[in-house]
Amino acid sequence: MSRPATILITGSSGQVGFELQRALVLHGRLICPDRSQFDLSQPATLTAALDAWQPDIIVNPAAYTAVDRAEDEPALAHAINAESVAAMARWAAANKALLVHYSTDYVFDGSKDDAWREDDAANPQSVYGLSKWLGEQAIRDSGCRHFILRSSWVAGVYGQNFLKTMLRLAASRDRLAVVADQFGAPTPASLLADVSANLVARCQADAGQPYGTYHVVAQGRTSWHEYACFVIALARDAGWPLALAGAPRAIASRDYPQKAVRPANSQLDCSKLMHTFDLNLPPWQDAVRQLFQTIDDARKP
Ligand SMILES: NC(=O)C1=CN([C@@H]2O[C@H](COP(=O)(O)OP(=O)(O)OC[C@H]3O[C@@H](n4cnc5c(N)ncnc54)[C@H](OP(=O)(O)O)[C@@H]3O)[C@@H](O)[C@H]2O)C=CC1
Ligand SMILES: Cc1cn([C@H]2C[C@H](O)[C@@H](COP(=O)(O)OP(=O)(O)O[C@H]3O[C@@H](C)C(=O)[C@@H](O)[C@H]3O)O2)c(=O)[nH]c1=O
Ligand SMILES: [Mg+2]
Repeated sequence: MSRPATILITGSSGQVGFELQRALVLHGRLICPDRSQFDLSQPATLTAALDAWQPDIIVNPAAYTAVDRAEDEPALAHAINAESVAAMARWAAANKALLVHYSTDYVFDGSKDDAWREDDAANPQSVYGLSKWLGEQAIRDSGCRHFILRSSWVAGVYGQNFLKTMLRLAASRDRLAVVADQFGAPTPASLLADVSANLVARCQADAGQPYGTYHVVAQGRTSWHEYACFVIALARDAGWPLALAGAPRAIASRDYPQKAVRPANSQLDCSKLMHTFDLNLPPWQDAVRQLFQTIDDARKP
């Protein structure tokens, strides 16, 4: 019998990292360092830790994800999202490890009319988007076996996200305005983790996989405003006491000034993933309903 794989999961305190600990537990011995043990703001320190742990698989959901704050801290965002990713990719290439990495709709400029495909030209409009794009490119340049899973609007039971923010604001405020001219799809952190585990299992069965970049989002298209309305309606139906009467107001992006520019069209075409691996991705409404159910259940005594 062969020994179990050693799987390093970075960012295990984040939304996706938390779910990965569940999804990958059957696939190997998990090493889940926190940032004091594996600090992506210090790219030069990572190789020594990797040499000590000798992971067969590096799964890297750790990232600098504060999109507006990144505009003021570009060096830190680049260290975490690009330079450290480059260091992990070089180590993976030299040590024949598999690297599973995550990227974002924010690598695109949002100008396309229909959904973005994996090989469409990136044109990031924010520091966060650029840092994630440079991280992707470093992986491709390293020559390591890799999957880059590009997703959007990730929400999990664990961690911070738009869905939870909407529930919190609807509970505490009688007014809420949400942008209605940015389109995309919410994606559960658990879905990303389950797809990751599926790909890892395939690699363990047969190392000759169609590695590369894949889009992974829940299916369909919505706006942040429609998404907010949907979540708040679920909370109202479940009897949550809300300060907000009715639905949030629809506004334009120019009426919600933010430091970083967000893409107008974030829709990601997932047909490459679905066809290559024969996987089914759920409609965003089903995914969000299930996520809300879990959050609602957790509130009940
Ligand atoms: N959230 C989203 O909407 C989307 C996310 N993605 C991508 O998916 C991946 C996972 O995102 P998500 O789970 O939402 O992210 P979170 O923001 O929930 O978690 C980020 C994780 O990274 C860790 N981290 C941050 N800085 C460092 C550091 N210097 N050293 C080590 N660890 C660090 C955090 O640790 P700590 O707890 O110590 O801060 C945390 O565990 C990321 O690559 C992100 O770019 C893609 C599309 C959408
Ligand atoms: C809280 C709030 C947000 N908004 C808008 C701002 C923004 O355009 C949109 C979503 O808000 P967020 O703060 O979640 O946006 P943001 O942090 O940019 O979300 C992004 O995070 C990174 C990590 C990603 O990779 C992306 O896929 C995406 O999920 O809603 C309102 O219109 N009204 C509100 O009250
Ligand atoms: Mg955010």
